[in-house]
Amino acid sequence: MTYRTAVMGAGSWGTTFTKLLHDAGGEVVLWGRRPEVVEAVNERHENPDYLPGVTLPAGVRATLDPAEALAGADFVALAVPAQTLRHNLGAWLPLLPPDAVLVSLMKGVELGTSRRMSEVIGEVANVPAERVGVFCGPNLAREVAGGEPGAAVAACADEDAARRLQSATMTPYFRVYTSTDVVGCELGGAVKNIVALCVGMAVGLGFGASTQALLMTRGLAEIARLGAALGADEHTFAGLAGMGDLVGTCMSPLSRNRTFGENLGRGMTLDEVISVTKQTAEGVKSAEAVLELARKHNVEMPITEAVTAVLHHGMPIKEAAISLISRSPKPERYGL
Ligand SMILES: NC(=O)C1=CN([C@@H]2O[C@H](COP(=O)(O)OP(=O)(O)OC[C@H]3O[C@@H](n4cnc5c(N)ncnc54)[C@H](O)[C@@H]3O)[C@@H](O)[C@H]2O)C=CC1
Ligand SMILES: O=C(CO)COP(=O)(O)O
Repeated sequence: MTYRTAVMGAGSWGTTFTKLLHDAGGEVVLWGRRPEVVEAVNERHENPDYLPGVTLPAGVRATLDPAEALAGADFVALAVPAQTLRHNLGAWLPLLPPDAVLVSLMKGVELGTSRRMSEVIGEVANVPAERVGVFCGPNLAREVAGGEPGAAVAACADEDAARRLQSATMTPYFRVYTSTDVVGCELGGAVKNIVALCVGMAVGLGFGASTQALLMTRGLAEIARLGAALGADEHTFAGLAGMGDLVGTCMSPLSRNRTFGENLGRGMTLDEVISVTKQTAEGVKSAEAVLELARKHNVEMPITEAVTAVLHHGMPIKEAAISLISRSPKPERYGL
């Protein structure tokens, strides 16, 4: 069976996901909002702004027209920044095919509402959970676009829809697992960005593998704690969408979130870091939204709290580090 997918958003991940779908043998159209990006994809088979040096297959097609991208799509893959999704999807509503599964590729939580991306999609498009999917895992765009061996999770409350998404995205170099734990997959993807900001700060301060491992491990514990409170399956956090994505992102210099934190740790001001960050580092805005969610559910998230204090309340990084390491002594626990 050949599926048709509209990929909405021609940044680094939308473009890479388009290539993946094409390599998996599907029909795919990429929507981009900037004419020069669409033209470069169609004419030069490249997206120089987001994936310089990666040659896209000649069959990959981009358009500026959302109606052209969305017509007849089985899947609509949403790859815009988490904070603009509500607005973007609202504009595309009249064009959405009635039976399409709407798939979030995004790893963020909405500021102001603390809604996960699947919740925003369900609410804006007024579709049931069975028509909302999530695709996530340790997937650094440049590596996936380069055809390096990789894997991800296709999650949907409707197992059959997850299987269809799996079959639309499996290639000889990329393996996809299914899950019905949408909440767990989304939280793994969104909250690891906040941990990666923190690991980046530690790297920028000159701290080594021991400190980074501490942050990743306790970061995973706080992700699992929030997940448990929100009804996720704790096992999800041991998988690709949890530990996999956390480790991949926190260890990679390609990660925008880790790099953002690293620049801060090296002593750049927040404004300076923002001005050199050309792509979306979702954790920066999502940190506040995740903290809000944690407070609402009475969940302690000390790393998220420290990152939020540094990014949004002017706390010096060294002070945040001291606040984390000097927390009250306790037994080591994982989950709730
Ligand atoms: N880059 C990666 O390795 C991965 C990224 N993701 C997630 O994918 C989502 C998209 O990220 P990337 O493609 O990496 O970001 P990016 O920064 O490379 O591209 C962002 C895209 O969104 C567009 N955009 C920006 N503001 C917009 C607006 N107001 N309306 C519509 N479009 C707008 C940009 O033109 C660009 O095409 C994020 O949630 C990210 O966490 C997930 C897995 C891997
Ligand atoms: O989600 C990602 C890898 O799985 C990409 O991480 P960054 O957004 O930090 O680059």
